[in-house]
Amino acid sequence: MVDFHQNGNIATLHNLRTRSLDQMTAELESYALSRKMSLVLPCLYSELETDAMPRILAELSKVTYLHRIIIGLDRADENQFRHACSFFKGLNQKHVVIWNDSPRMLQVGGRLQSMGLAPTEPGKGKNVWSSIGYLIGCQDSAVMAIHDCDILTYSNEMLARLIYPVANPTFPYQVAKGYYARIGNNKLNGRVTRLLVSPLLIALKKVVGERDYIDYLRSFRYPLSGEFAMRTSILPDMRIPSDWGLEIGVLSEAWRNLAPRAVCQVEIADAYDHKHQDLSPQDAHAGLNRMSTDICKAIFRKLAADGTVFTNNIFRTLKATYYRSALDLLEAYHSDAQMNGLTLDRHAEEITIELFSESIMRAGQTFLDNPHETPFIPTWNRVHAADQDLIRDLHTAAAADLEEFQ
Ligand SMILES: O=C(O)[C@H](O)COP(=O)(O)O
Repeated sequence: MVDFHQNGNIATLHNLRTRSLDQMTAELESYALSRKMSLVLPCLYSELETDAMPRILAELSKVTYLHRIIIGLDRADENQFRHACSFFKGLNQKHVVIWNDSPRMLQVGGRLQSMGLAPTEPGKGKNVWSSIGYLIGCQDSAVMAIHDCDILTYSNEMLARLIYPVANPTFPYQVAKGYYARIGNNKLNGRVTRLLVSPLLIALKKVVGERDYIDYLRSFRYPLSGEFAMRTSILPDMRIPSDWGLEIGVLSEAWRNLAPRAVCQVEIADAYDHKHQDLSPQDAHAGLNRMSTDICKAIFRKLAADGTVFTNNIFRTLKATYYRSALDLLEAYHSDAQMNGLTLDRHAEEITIELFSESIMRAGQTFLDNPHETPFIPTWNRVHAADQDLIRDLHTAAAADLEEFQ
């Protein structure tokens, strides 16, 4: 989508279609001589069996500027770990598959638990956190990128564009967040981003007033994208949530720890499609039902930590304001879809909005009932202060698993 609009809060780096991937790759190769770049892939074993993963592997194999790829493998048994190791042998780069459920890794997790520093729930946040710990232990990369493993429309241009803003040593950015339009099967996707996050931020502004944090989050064109790149110097002090609040959590940490001019968003693809989760209206602990609640909690907690007072009445008003804002945006999405020859099921979207308004109330209630709940995983600096051998032992465990089962 060609435009060159800047919102004034964070820099937006567009794809103006004026530069080839080859040129950008050549430049990245020259940066890679002095600053090593690593890629973290949080991966479920089941994702290896999808159409997305072979394509991602084939595209990554063409990448010449990556120093290392760290694959955090979740929900795999021993045989599946062996299979994953042979699957990733197709990569041309140095890489490691970390079997997060191995007895050795569980032992490392048990040590964290005994110190009260273990992630409280399994999931992508924990996977990313462990991979970051591994990367910190490598002590050799200046830049890190991360992306999901369910991207059906993956091309290595996505990675080049994602990593470029933090790899270029003349740029001031420490964090780059990817953005794109989520379109697939002739449909406008991205239900949580479009129908929850965008109208919720509009509603929050109306209900709790001007907040720099709300303006900051509103600046991102796709705040829930799983694609970001960072300079590794910021990793040891980063606190990330273990639940679905991961993406918002990373943006919030960048807001807390960095100056606005150190954060940018970058257009990485024309269109993006991925695995779609169910709405799960009957189960608040699954699918988009759970995801939307976790995201609301992450935003409420951050605002509270920034001095915003929340009460039952505020959440009730927020729900009503959100509902109106979401319906207004739905009108815009519908026109946009129709004009572009895409379909949009208005009835399904209105049901989704109703469900998300319940998620806002549920998240609000949880926040009021447990104001001290801290679902954040401790920073690696904190872990290191408590146990100076842990990162080394994490490496030893991962290497021993590879040695034994690869
Ligand atoms: O980004 C989002 O909004 C959520 O991941 C849901 O995406 P989907 O509607 O494309 O499945």
